Amino acid sequence: MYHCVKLARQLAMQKTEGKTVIYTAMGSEWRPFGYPRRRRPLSSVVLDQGVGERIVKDVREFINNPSWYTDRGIPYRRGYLLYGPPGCGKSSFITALAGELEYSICILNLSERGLADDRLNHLLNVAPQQSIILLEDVDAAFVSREESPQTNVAYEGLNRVTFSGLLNTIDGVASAEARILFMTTNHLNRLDPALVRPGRVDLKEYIGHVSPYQLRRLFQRFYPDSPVETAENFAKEALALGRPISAAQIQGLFLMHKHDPQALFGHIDFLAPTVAISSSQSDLRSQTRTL
Ligand SMILES: Nc1ncnc2c1ncn2[C@@H]1O[C@H](COP(=O)(O)OP(=O)(O)OP(=O)(O)O)[C@@H](O)[C@H]1O
Repeated sequence: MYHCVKLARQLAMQKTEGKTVIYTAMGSEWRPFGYPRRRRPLSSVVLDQGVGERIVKDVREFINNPSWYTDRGIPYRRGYLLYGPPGCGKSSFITALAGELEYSICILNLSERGLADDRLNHLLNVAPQQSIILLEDVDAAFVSREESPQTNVAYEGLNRVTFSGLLNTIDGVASAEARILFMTTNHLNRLDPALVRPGRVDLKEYIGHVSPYQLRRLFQRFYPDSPVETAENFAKEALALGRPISAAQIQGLFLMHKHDPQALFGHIDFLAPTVAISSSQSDLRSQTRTL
């Protein structure tokens, strides 16, 4: 009997070795979503200089120092918020981070119908060991109470997660092992300050449109045999468009010219306009900091 269990465990481990298991919520439990995916290397998600490194350093420090928390009676959890425009790498980075840490990832959408406070609370407390919990697009479920009192009331119905329910759940998440909670949003300014205060969100980072640094790195990663000057030229031409560009758009352009980097120079204007960065969004950059 013991051998059967051991064998089953070994087989299960072989199946997920080098892979990231993604869980989604089914009723009151977490179920693997699809087959485990091959780990995405962290280096394949190119964020602006220092951003990825800052997050990885913070998470590792957290995971490696449980006694710092227990000695001080502080719940052993850490909250992260990645904010910024769509297609710039928030979800990709978190998935790659999970792979890097050999963690799985539990994804929950708070706007999901039928997700009420008690279920949310239960799910966050029974998340598999060694997993990152990811609450995506938190702004879609909640907006600042000051900004829109009506919307908040609309969510206070049955079978909905209430704002206070979410806060209580985050505060109540307790675990002997590291509990890592990531939230993402496209609109930081729509979030209630109570949600993003330290203890709930300990580190927030802006993941924005591509910088010259990212343009060069993305080009070099995609076309490793091209000379450095070609990457420089690409960055210059893309920036000369004078539009905010997401990494997803860059990826799209590269995919159209997989084997011929020279050819893409004639099609850089494919990087169609995205929503212009509003002044409030650019203000957000300066808010990027450890709380
Ligand atoms: N910084 C990046 N480096 C490499 N690839 C990226 C980056 N950002 C986005 N991509 C690519 O673009 C696609 C969309 O990225 P992703 O879903 O991570 O964006 P997001 O910021 O989470 O968007 P949303 O806010 O819409 O959820 C993915 O295929 C991903 O590989």
